[in-house]
Amino acid sequence: MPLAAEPDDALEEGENQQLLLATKGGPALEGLVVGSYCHDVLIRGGRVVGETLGGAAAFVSNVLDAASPREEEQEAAPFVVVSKVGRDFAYASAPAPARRPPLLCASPTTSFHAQFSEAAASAHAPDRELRRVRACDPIYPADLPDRRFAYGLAVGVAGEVLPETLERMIRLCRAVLVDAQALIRAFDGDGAVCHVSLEDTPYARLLPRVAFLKASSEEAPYVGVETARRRCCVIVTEGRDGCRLCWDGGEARVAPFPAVQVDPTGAGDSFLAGFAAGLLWGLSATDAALLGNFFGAAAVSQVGVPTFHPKMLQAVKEILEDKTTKRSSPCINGTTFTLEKSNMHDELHTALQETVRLMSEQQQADPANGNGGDICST
Ligand SMILES: Nc1ncnc2c1ncn2[C@@H]1O[C@H](COP(=O)(O)OP(=O)(O)OP(=O)(O)O)[C@@H](O)[C@H]1O
Ligand SMILES: O[C@H]1[C@H](O)[C@@H](O)[C@H](O)[C@@H](O)[C@H]1O
Repeated sequence: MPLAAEPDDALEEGENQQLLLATKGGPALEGLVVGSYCHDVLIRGGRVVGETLGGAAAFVSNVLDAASPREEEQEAAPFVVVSKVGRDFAYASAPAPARRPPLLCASPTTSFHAQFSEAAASAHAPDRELRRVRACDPIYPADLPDRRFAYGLAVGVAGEVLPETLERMIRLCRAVLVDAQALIRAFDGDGAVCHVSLEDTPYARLLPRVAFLKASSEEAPYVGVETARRRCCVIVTEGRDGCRLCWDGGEARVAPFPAVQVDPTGAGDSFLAGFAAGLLWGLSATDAALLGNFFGAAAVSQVGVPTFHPKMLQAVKEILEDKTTKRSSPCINGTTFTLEKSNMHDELHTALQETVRLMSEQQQADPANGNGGDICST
């Protein structure tokens, strides 16, 4: 694993401009994912019921690798992950960190304890209490590569994406998508995750330069959707109810896909990556949110970072190839986005739903393709 850079965010405005003007190449439509991998310990009734690789970057990489369009000759989807872990990192050989290794720090890997409630989770009530028990170093602007990217995903879990780091992402990337959890999480003396109002953070002034801000329904009140939607497109995810998009002058609700939830961890991360992949395929934002809902539903059906069946991925790819305009002009490559539903939105939903149905039939026929346990019920 490469060693982390020393903190150094003192790039002058002029230097940043030069960086933008110099076309240092990189494959077309390359993405930049910023946020650390972490350890997740899942606890129910005082008992550890799972220990898994976590961190939004792990879930996001998994979905981007599975769903973003790529040229025949590209072995992996073109994106870079900037993540930090300590020497205690337990998942260096798991697919996501092995493919895109994190920076190694002297501090320990960020770790969360997720305490699952005994009561059945409702669609919007928090289904787990999160406590950060260890925190790795923040990601500094100097940790980001010195080149331009088509898109960036700011997906911190423990405050590691500093305001100056987000600002540098905005300078480097043509479009930046942000998970609100990277901006509004705070931690009490015991490490319990709480939220602060986005308006009271240094991130608020950056919102007009962000393309999409995703928040869960629990986070939405802290984001202040009515104010934020005047600055960028806000997506509120609503668990098993799907999601809604709100922008200045419009909004849309996007239907969910059926899932048997066994572990809600990573649903929002997988949603955001599915959404980004949809934009890369050339879908409008409201249509891309269908792909977000699809991968959010797939994430809750397995414990930890999910494994996708190759047949499912092939079916999704065929649907997207059939339904999307040619990827030479994807929305994410342009300066403006189409936000509204297209006239093939319902067809796309039906086709993806059919894939869910076929996969669950196949899973019932072959329980070896099972989900590896259930964290949500006793
Ligand atoms: N039980 C479910 N059934 C179907 N789809 C789901 C379910 N839970 C989540 N999803 C999908 O995943 C998306 C994100 O879920 P959710 O709103 O729970 O995000 P989150 O709270 O940010 O998740 P997390 O913090 O656990 O990553 C939803 O918008 C929905 O599309
Ligand atoms: O692995 C998970 C995941 O990335 C979640 O999105 C985040 O809410 C948790 O903090 C993290 O432990």
